[in-house]
Amino acid sequence: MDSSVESASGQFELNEDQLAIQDMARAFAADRVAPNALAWDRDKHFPADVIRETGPLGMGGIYVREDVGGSGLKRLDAVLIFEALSAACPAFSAFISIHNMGTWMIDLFGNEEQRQRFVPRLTSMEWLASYCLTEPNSGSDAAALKTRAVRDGDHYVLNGAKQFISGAGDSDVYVTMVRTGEDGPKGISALVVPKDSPGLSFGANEYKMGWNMQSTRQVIFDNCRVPVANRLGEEGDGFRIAMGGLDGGRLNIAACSLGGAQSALDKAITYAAERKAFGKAINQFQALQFKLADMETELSAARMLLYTAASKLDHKTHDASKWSAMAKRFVTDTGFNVANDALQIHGGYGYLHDYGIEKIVRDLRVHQILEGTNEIMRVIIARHMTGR
Ligand SMILES: CC(C)(COP(=O)(O)OP(=O)(O)OC[C@H]1O[C@@H](n2cnc3c(N)ncnc32)[C@H](O)[C@@H]1OP(=O)(O)O)[C@@H](O)C(=O)NCCC(=O)NCCSC(=O)C1=CCCCC1
Repeated sequence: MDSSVESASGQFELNEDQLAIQDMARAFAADRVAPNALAWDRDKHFPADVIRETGPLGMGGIYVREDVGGSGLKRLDAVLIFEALSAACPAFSAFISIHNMGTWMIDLFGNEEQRQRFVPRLTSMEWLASYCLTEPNSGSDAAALKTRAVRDGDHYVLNGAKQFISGAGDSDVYVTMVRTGEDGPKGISALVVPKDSPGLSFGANEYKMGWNMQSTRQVIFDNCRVPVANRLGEEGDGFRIAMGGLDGGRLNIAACSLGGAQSALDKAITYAAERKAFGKAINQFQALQFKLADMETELSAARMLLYTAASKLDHKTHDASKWSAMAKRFVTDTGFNVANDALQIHGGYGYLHDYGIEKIVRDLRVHQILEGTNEIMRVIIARHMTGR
């Protein structure tokens, strides 16, 4: 039977550099993440030390320019890394993705002074980054955000709150979308808010279904003062910057689903070969063989779509946002279904924490909701198809 290593690389003809990147991420995941992932989930422990170990390996700014410490790699390379890390823990991988989103946004949209001030300490992972768009009363309708930033000399004064922020309280910088002008997308600006900003605080850690190794809190601005020098681009550029970050973030999240689901499928293949019922291994029953065949087929199709979408973003094609949305929608739905089927194949054991399957299902469920719900992905795809 194919191993996931052979099938993942054979289908898309990865080059030697890409295979080496994949090997490096797989080795780190197996050595530093997999042995701890269940305990981090159970104890709700944020492993900042292990996260920071990925900096020297080049994972702090995977597709960030090299002059500020980035690895200067492609989106497809990043997808390979997030897929590999997710085989050990999708939530760990997702946090590295969030950090990369924030770091890339400052690298791309920041001025030279901002790039030099923030990015080297983010690519090295001395600092960690979070992304703040969603608010208590605006999620899918992101342009309705209300957190207000009012100019006061060379500072903005922020009031409002961000909701469901991954890494809140643990991260050192918060790339935050605020309203500096009119209602709607054109009144939004992007600010880099350092953790020690006066007037910044964090809510209680949310009790969640999955993603337990990273904190999820409100980020609260109470007359929070942020230098105007921390604004990315001009006033009014924030929505475009936020959406640009999400085009790549959605690919990364899809990769997290893919890696988690592949790991669940690999576990199911092993379990089905070992578990006996009615006198033979359960993988000898056609009902189970058909299920495995469908899981393999659907995951392979998901991988092809994701790698193609990443390649489109690398080449900045006019339809890259649509492909990113298609990949996010399809891969996260497929990944969840495959992981859930893998749990079913494990029977009652799949429901036990120690088998590691139920954690994958719990972690992957949220990927169908965050970074834009899969319903919003359909809106984006259809708008591209219909000219709106
Ligand atoms: C797609 C969407 C529903 C669109 O909205 P509207 O209709 O209000 O805006 P519309 O009229 O489409 O556009 C306004 C301007 O914006 C430009 N632009 C749009 N996309 C892009 C893009 N991809 N790149 C560049 N510019 C873009 C657009 O051209 C327009 O500018 P223009 O007027 O032409 O000058 C958008 O709101 C969205 O997507 N929601 C999901 C939010 C959502 O995804 N959260 C996720 C929060 S983060 C999250 O969940 C995380 C979880 C864990 C980890 C980290 C993050």
